[in-house]
Amino acid sequence: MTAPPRVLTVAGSDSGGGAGIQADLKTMLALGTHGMSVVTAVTAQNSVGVQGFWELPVEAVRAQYRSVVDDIGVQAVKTGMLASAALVETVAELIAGTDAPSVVDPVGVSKHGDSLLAASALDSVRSKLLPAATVATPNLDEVAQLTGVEVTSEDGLRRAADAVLAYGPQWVLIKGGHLRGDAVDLLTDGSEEHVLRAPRHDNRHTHGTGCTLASAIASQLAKGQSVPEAVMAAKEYVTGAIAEGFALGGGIGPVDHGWRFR
Ligand SMILES: Nc1ncnc2c1ncn2[C@@H]1O[C@H](COP(=O)(O)OP(=O)(O)OP(=O)(O)O)[C@@H](O)[C@H]1O
Ligand SMILES: Cc1ncc(COP(=O)(O)O)c(N)n1
Repeated sequence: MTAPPRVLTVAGSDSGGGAGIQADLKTMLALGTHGMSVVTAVTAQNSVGVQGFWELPVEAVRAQYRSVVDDIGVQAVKTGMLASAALVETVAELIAGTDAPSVVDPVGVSKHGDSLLAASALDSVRSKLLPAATVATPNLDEVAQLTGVEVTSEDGLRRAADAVLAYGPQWVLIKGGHLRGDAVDLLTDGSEEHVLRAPRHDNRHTHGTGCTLASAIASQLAKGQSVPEAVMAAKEYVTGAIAEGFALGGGIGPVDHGWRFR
C-alpha cells in the first residue's frame, strides 16, 4: 500500500473533541491524509467553555516535533493553540527549519471567550510565527488583536489582509465568519486575490471551525495542491461540516468532521 500524504498538527488538545488536535486529526482522516500531532497544551474543555489548560514544557514540544519530522517526515504542518511566548518562539523556529508548507492559525481566544494565548505572546506571534507561515488564517478578532485593524464589514477584509501580510506570511486568509450575511473570506499574497463566499448556515454548533479549516488547507497542500486550490477545497469541506454541526452537551456543539461519510 502507498502511504497517504503526511500532515502534522502542532496544537492544543480539546477534551471535548470539537476543536484543537482532535478536530485536526479528524479533518485529516476525512480528507485522506495521515494525521500526526505535537501536543502543546492540554485543555479541560466542553461545549460550555474551557475549564482549564496546562502547557507542555518546551522540551516536550520540541521532542515530539523532532520524533515525527526526523523519521516519518511531513508534507505540511498546521499550528493552532500555542499558549505562551516560549512555545510560539519554539514552534516558529521548528517550522521555519522544516521543508514543508505551513498553515498558521494564530489561535487567541476560544469560541466561548476563554483565552488560549498569553498576552505576552502576541509580539512573538507577530515577529516570529507569522513570518514563518506559508498561509496565516486569522479570524477578525485575531486580526484586531495582532494589528489593531478593526473590521466590521466585508469592505474591510482587504485592509485586514494588508496589515497581516506586513508581518511576512506568504499568504493570508482573513476569515470573515464573524460578520453578518454570507460567510466571506479573503485570500491574498499581496498580488493575487481570491474571495471565498459560502452561504451562512444558521447553526450555532460551530465549535472548531477555524481548526478544521486550517487542517483542511494543510491536508490539501500535502496532496500537492497550490495555496488557492487548497483553500478553496478546504472552504467547501468546512462549509459542509458547519451545515451538519450537531448539539452535544449544554452549549456549542462541534462541526461534523465526518459529513462526507454520512
Ligand atoms: N455560520 C457559518 N456558516 C457558514 N460558514 C461559516 C459560518 N461561520 C463561520 N464560517 C466559515 O468558517 C470558517 C472559519 O471561520 P471563523 O471566522 O468561524 O473562524 P474562527 O473564529 O477562527 O473559528 P473558531 O471559532 O473555531 O476559532 C470560515 O471559512 C468562515 O467563513
Ligand atoms: C485546544 C483548542 N484549540 C483551538 C480552539 C479554538 O476553537 P473554537 O474557537 O471553536 O473554540 C479551542 N477551543 N481549543
